[in-house]
Amino acid sequence: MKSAESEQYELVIVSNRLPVDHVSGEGDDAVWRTSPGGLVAALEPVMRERDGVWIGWPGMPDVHFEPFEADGIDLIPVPLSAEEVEDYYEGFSNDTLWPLYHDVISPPSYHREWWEAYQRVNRRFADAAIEVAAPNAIVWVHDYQLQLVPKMLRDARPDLIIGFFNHIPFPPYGIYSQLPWRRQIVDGLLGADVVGFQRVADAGNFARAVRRLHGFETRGNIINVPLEDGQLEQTVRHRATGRRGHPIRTVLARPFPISIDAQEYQKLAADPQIRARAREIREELGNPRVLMLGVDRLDYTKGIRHRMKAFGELLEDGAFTSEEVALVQVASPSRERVDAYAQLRDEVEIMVSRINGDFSQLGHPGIHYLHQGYPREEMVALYLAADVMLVTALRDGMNLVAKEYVASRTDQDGVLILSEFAGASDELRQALLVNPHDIDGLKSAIVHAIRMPQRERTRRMRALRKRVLSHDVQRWSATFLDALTREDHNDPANHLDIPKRTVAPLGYGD
Ligand SMILES: O=P(O)(O)OC[C@H]1O[C@H](O[C@H]2O[C@H](CO)[C@@H](O)[C@H](O)[C@H]2O)[C@H](O)[C@@H](O)[C@@H]1O
Ligand SMILES: O=c1ccn([C@@H]2O[C@H](COP(=O)(O)OP(=O)(O)O)[C@@H](O)[C@H]2O)c(=O)[nH]1
Repeated sequence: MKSAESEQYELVIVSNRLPVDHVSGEGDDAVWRTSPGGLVAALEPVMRERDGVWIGWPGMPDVHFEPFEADGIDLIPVPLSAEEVEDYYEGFSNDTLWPLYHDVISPPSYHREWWEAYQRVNRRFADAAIEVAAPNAIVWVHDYQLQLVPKMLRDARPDLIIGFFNHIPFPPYGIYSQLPWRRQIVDGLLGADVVGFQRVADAGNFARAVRRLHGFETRGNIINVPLEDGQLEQTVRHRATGRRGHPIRTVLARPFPISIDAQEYQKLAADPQIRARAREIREELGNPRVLMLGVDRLDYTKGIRHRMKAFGELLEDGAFTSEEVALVQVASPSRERVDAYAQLRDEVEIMVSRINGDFSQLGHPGIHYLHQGYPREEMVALYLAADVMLVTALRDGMNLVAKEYVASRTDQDGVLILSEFAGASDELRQALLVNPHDIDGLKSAIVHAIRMPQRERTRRMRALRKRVLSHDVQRWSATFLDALTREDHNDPANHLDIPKRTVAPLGYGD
């Protein structure tokens, strides 16, 4: 248990961002509210049960906040200077690692000063965790911004149980090997006892990177990391003897596909006010025969241009008019100071103007483009209003929007068009799966969705809902923590809970 003097915790969550929004006030008068993301919903009960704390950046540069509590969760803010936001967050995290890990859709930039900042900030997060973790505590580190933290923790505190979950893809070695600091990152991750990924292919890509860079033995999901002199006595968990008779520790690297708080989405979908808002949305749009919806951060990984191209060509072909079919595209502002994002915004907005200029009818623009972020209630109203949900990511770790759409459709209706390059496609097999690079294929899927008979829609949606409702984010966190605290990595309980037919897009898992 936490003791007041020592402020030590049994469970420490570490992520780049704290799960809170700053509501008002400054310094000690600052007021915070937890952001209603799935991760908070999943971890909140576990944190209460195990006496937990969350460490992360409060989202503003150059401000120092003391540890505080929001909605019953203990939070420890890690400060970042304006320069560190530029070099560690916008630079190395979002202009080096993000494009590299998403199939180099946009060219990654490699700058040594960004790498310096990444190391320095990772050290700050690790130190914050080391300070508050009780002996033998669990530390669960999240995402690509903090890949060096597991090794920093292990070196300083071999007593800790260390987990890491990567929310974004892990690229094939042919791409990963571009990274000038590829060894250091792999070594950072190997500091964990369990390294979790979204997809089977991501875990495979990581194991291959370890083999290519270090030549370590791997067996299925298990990586044998040789123990060096001096590490032997300190290593208390997962010690074994390798095939060549040398002492090793094992690291479990396997998929744990993340999910959503499905019950919460069902509840919101049943709310009479939200249902009324859904009807109102359709009316405001002029009651189109078909309403199609896209919801994404304005990110080049999301394939927003590809879906607009397909939609524009269908208008041009006369497949339907802008009065019959409306597309609402929510593109919430994201990472706006990174050049590739600013450029994408220009490209998308030029495209929207061209398509609307060419094909709008008075009172019926083809594309309703919203460069805004919306609260969860409005998202659910949009999901309920939409006949067709378009998720056309060129690469995406999971894509929670796809799962939220399914969980919200308590009426068993609506068609999900889903890119095979999004992690969600491993589980949501009854969606209309598409390759977003194939514009003709995407157009056919849109026409198929629009014409799909009610019975087929219900059959597909029922199967999708079964998967999302039974595999929610609470189950995800429980599965991860079970694997992390299990004595033996060879335990058959470390089985994979992903449909067997899963096939990663060609070229990804090689
Ligand atoms: O913190 P930001 O830079 O504003 O970015 C927002 C988050 O984007 C990424 O989300 C990923 O995680 C989702 C949940 O696992 C997954 O569904 C999605 O496919 C990923 O792209 C990022 O990983 C987070 O760290 C960011 O906070
Ligand atoms: O205006 C918006 C746009 C998006 N979202 C939420 O942002 C998350 C996006 O997660 P996803 O995994 O789809 O993509 P990411 O942005 O994490 O890459 C989902 O929970 C959306 O409901 C939101 O609340 N308001």
